[in-house]
Amino acid sequence: MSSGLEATDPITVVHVDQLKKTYRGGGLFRRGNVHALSGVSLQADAGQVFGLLGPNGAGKTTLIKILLGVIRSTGGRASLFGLPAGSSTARQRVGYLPESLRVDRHHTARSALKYYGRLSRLDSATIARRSDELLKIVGLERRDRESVKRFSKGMLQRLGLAQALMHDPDLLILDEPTDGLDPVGRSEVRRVIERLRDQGKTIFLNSHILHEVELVCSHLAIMAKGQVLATGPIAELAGGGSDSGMTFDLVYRLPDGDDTIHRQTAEQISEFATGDWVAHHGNTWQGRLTCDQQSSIDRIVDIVRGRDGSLLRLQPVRETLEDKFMRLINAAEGP
Ligand SMILES: Nc1ncnc2c1ncn2[C@@H]1O[C@H](COP(=O)(O)OP(=O)(O)OP(=O)(O)O)[C@@H](O)[C@H]1O
Repeated sequence: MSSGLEATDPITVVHVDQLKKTYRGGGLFRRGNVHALSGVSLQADAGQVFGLLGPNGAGKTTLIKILLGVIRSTGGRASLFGLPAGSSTARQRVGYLPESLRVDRHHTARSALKYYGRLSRLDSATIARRSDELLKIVGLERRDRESVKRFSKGMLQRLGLAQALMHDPDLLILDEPTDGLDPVGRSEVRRVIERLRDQGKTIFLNSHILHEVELVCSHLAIMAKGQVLATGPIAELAGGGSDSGMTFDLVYRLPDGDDTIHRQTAEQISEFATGDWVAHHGNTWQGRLTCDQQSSIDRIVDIVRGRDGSLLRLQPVRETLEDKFMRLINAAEGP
């Protein structure tokens, strides 16, 4: 009998449904309540590197804290591996790297891992074996007996990743993993994340740096003001989705004539598109325009032809992830 679950079906690791969190303000009428999450829904499947991207105050840390069971939601649901987020069974399958993990300065990398392994109640043999494996994965195997006092921020962050992995969790939650690192440190941390992804770990990270997310994540949720503005595979989010319309560069030339006709033509075109006229030189006009449907582009072509004009260029412009991110954030945050 079929279980209904095909071998290729993705396994949902993080499932967040209409999640809400209001931090209560004090005083009469509860003035000062902060709606940190206002109905957030997203899903991360096994094997994904899922990025939560948004500006300061978007609600990213609040969401992570709920996933870890550090704070409770005020509405909606969050689960990990189908288990309620925050339950001890879910927590056992999660490794967490906080934004700035403080490793006691008297430690070496190896003694720090021993300490964290004991906190996870691992036996000595497992601690020794996992330490060997992890020091290699994070590229600290040759520096394992050195005092962490001499470690760069990037090395400390890689040690932090090793600590989060000691109990061999299936899901890693990373809070701003490359924040505050120099370019070398950032690329080393990214390489470790890629190695872990290749080993089949699911990674859920938050960041306010688009470039970092773009380099390492396969999937993304863009958040602002406690809401998810867009979510999906990065490759699909970049390049324009259905919400963004069709953007294209248009250059056309009209027959010599009076300027009023040229302006009327441009105005007529603008009725079918949003965007700006970038330049017009004599009877040649150039603009970057967005239409919400193909028929509007057809009308624009008809308008130019109807004036005996020539289309010199009609070229689609792919919206980059950065364009999309900025457009969504600006729309959410208002003027
Ligand atoms: N303990 C708290 N009490 C009251 N308000 C809070 C608390 N923690 C967070 N907030 C507010 O909730 C909103 C979301 O904060 P959160 O820290 O989750 O955002 P973030 O996206 O992680 O931002 P950042 O990148 O700055 O950490 C913000 O307006 C913040 O001021």
